[in-house]
Amino acid sequence: MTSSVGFVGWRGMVGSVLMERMQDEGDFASINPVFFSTSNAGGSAPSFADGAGPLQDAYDVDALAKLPIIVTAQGGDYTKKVHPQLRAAGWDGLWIDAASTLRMNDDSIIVLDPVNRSVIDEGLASGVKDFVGGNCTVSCMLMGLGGLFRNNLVEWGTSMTYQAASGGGARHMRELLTQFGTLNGAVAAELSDPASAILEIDRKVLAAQRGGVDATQFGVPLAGSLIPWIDADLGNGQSKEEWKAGVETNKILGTRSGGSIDPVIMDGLCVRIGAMRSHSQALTLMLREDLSVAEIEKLIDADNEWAHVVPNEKQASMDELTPVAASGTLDIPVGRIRKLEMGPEYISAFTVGDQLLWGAAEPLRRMLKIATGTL
Ligand SMILES: NC(=O)C1=CN([C@@H]2O[C@H](COP(=O)(O)OP(=O)(O)OC[C@H]3O[C@@H](n4cnc5c(N)ncnc54)[C@H](OP(=O)(O)O)[C@@H]3O)[C@@H](O)[C@H]2O)C=CC1
Ligand SMILES: N[C@@H](CC(=O)OP(=O)(O)O)C(=O)O
Repeated sequence: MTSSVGFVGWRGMVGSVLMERMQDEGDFASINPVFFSTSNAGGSAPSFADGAGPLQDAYDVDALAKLPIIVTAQGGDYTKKVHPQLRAAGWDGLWIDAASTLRMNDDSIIVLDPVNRSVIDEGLASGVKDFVGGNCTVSCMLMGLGGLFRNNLVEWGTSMTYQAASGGGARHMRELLTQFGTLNGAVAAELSDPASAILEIDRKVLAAQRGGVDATQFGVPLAGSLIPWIDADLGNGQSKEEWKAGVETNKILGTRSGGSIDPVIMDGLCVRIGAMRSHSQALTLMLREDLSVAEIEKLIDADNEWAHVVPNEKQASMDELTPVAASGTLDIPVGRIRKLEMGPEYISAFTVGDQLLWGAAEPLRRMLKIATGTL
């Protein structure tokens, strides 16, 4: 039977990527979509959804409760407000969500099926109803390095991130580009004159960064700079984004002392850089065994169809291991793999992933397919 599925947040940035992927993969053929809006109830359903009724009010709990499955990329405030009302009203449908709000609840599962399909299947069988996409850096890291984590080979790791503007949302991406434009404009005359002094250009750019760029979204200039803090300050020196690396990695993998995967210690520093939509991360991993680089590469390549090893060579790294190379694709390149001087169990790796695909929309799309029995 075709399942009815409610979509909330479908026109936002994450939601639009989800809709695009669902169209590309023909997913709408096997569901009956019902579209909701927080701002335009009664408006027309999106043009790609042939035959769908008008937009319904995303705050109408009775309308939502008629559906067996709701997929939302509307954001954490929406989840905080509507999810408890629905559950209090006795709704026992599946809630599939991009926001972090419910992620660490005991009765939710973080979805990343190429990595934790068995956790998802066991959850569905035991009556779990809330399925939440993971943090983008954590999901991209586990997609890339799944071959090591899933084989219980990682004792601890650090992840030093280089996160794109898209992690902040569409307005952040626009602001980054506006900032680049402002900086370029400040020195356009000098740039067109090959004889102009580079120190004068540098001085003018710095003056613009310090005084003239719009930084309404990021708070400080990002173009030509970076921001070494992402998400809330937990008050113990760690940012919330850094905290997620440890707790979400372990939850996704279902680690347990004495289980098939032992708990993994993960920590690091999360940094915003001026990339558009792909997050990168430099990893140091301490392995539980002294494996050869060739064995490590084989495990990474074999783990899933999207992770692939980039040879640890200059040209291959420049060509294949960048946000420009990874953006808009489901590929998760993993490179710079080598043994570190600290000892034979210590390795480095560098990985890049599209933050809006495997980092946000794709795990939700696939969870919906699992829930409707088509994956
Ligand atoms: N898992 C992850 O790593 C990530 C998760 N997220 C989560 O997804 C949530 C949504 O993020 P994101 O997609 O960036 O949010 P957006 O701000 O792009 O969209 C959220 C909502 O804003 C409303 N909206 C108002 N004006 C516009 C407009 N001009 N164009 C489009 N939508 C508009 C829409 O609601 P309506 O149609 O009802 O008006 C839309 O659904 C985040 O809050 C976060 O919780 C985000 C990034 C990564
Ligand atoms: N915090 C991420 C994006 C995001 O929305 O993450 P989360 O879903 O964990 O809140 C970033 O800024 O890059």
